[in-house]
Amino acid sequence: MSSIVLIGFMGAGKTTVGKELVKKGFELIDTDAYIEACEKMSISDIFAQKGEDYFRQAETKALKTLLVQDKQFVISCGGGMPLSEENRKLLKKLGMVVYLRIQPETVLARLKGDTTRPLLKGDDSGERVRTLMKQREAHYLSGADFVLDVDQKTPGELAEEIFKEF
Ligand SMILES: Nc1ncnc2c1ncn2[C@@H]1O[C@H](COP(=O)(O)OP(=O)(O)OP(=O)(O)O)[C@@H](O)[C@H]1O
Ligand SMILES: O=C(O)C1=C[C@@H](O)[C@@H](O)[C@H](O)C1
Ligand SMILES: [Mg+2]
Repeated sequence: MSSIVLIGFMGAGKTTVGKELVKKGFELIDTDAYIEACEKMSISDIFAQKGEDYFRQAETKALKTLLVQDKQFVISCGGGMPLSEENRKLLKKLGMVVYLRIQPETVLARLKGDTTRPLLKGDDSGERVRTLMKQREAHYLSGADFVLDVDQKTPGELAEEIFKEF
């Protein structure tokens, strides 16, 4: 059964837009929240205590678990989910993949003071956002069925556009 899958950089609004789609009757799976519940640990603690590789394996495991359930969800992915080819294939199998594209300046404005994203911790977050985004853009594009630019739109407007495409 086909789901809506939201991918994109940290702060693009995958979780927020996912919550808007719940109002249209979808069951929301946020992969970060799902992994935190499975591991009984925050994302920051998983990165600090078990490492990023462990977290990436947990992401792949989460997608495989969702796939065998054969249910319709809106799946809000962690920002790094589409980086591996295996995950990109699993995401496409799960349903319609939407890349929520955001500009670096918008990420920085939205996540200023937010300490829950371990990859953006510390100084130079502006440079880190720009570098990571450049490294990731091709993966987001190749993983997606369509792209929505999020910078000038409300979560409700984005949810409406996604729902129309589905
Ligand atoms: N379209 C929007 N307009 C304005 N603010 C937004 C919009 N979408 C999300 N936000 C805000 O940006 C912040 C980050 O949003 P959110 O947590 O949904 O991002 P995310 O893509 O799930 O990030 P991550 O990959 O880290 O999980 C939140 O404070 C949210 O309220
Ligand atoms: O972009 C990323 O690699 C991440 C994004 C978040 O959603 C979390 O999945 C975690 O902080 C890593
Ligand atoms: Mg999120």
